[in-house]
Amino acid sequence: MANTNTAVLDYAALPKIELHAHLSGSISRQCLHEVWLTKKTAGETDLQDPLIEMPPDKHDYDLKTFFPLFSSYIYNLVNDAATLRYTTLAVLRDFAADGVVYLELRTTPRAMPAAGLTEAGYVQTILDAIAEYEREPPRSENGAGLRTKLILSIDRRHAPAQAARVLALAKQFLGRGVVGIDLCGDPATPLDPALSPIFEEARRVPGLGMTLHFAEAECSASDAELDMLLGWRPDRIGHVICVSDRVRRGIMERPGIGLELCLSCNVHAGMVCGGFEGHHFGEWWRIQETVVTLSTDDVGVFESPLSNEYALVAQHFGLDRTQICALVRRGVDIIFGGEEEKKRLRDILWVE
Ligand SMILES: CNc1ncnc2c1ncn2[C@@H]1O[C@H](COP(=O)(O)O)[C@@H](O)[C@H]1O
Repeated sequence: MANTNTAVLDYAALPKIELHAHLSGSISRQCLHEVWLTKKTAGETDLQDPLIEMPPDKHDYDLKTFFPLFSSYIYNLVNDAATLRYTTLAVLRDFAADGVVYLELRTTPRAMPAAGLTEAGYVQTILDAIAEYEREPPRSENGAGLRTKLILSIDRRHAPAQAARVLALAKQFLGRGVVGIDLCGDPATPLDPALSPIFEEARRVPGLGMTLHFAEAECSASDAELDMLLGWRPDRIGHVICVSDRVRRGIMERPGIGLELCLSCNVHAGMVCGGFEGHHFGEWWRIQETVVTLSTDDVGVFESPLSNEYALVAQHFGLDRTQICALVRRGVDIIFGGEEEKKRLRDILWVE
């Protein structure tokens, strides 16, 4: 489809909101390399250089090779409070430099016993880094400051007790920077129905948003699983790839539900067929009942910043400048950051 209007849109300058970004997956290779160099020089790591482990132009991680990147590599490098602070600050600067003005970063609370950091200490360290960042002068090209909130992730592989601890942390830090809870993790890991009462309880916590990784792969898209997830009444769902007509109708029967769509991640990881043109963004973005927002998922791994995700939908689905601006603005309706933040964003975001 020809598009005449997109050449005039500077996607990096366009103020944007990012609602689906995993902290550990958003750390750039360069930042990981700096961390590695410091640790290597201090004799604190035997790991391979990140630039060798994750070669700069390699983006074709599939679901089998992607998840081990975290448990076998990145988590062994980001393994103390100082590194967590350093990498979080770098992630925030990268999003701001790409014109993101509101970010909901998500992360799985992780104790680092060797470094004396508890799960609560992990969350506090990130919140402190966010507060530190927000004291710095705005860095985005569009001059607007980046505001960041935190979502805590429950991993599909968590035992119920660990998942319950994540919910307890979300309650503890709610109103202090944490705004929501997420279900993430390798879709090949069967979902334990014992996690259900935890999400049902989370749903009853006033002010706590809920977003769920949803139908990422055939193996995590049985009717039983998707019915269970929708039964938790999520505010938003992520990826939304392998959905039957019945589930699609079930989603549309929830007016205002948010769909966090991650084009580059899905295409590079081979989670969808037909390349960018075939991405289900094309099916959903005009549907009025639901709210689509574009997300990077793991920009450190797939190296497509949010500005590029907008350029991609303009290129492959023919959105013009006004439609791109409307797409960004619509996302404001589904943020977890509260009414005051929504007002700030409606003032900042472009209308056309
Ligand atoms: C295909 N996309 C995805 N699908 C499902 N879960 C994903 C993901 N990308 C990242 N994660 C989840 O986020 C963790 C890393 O960030 P944090 O340590 O939490 O900040 C991964 O271990 C995985 O559980």
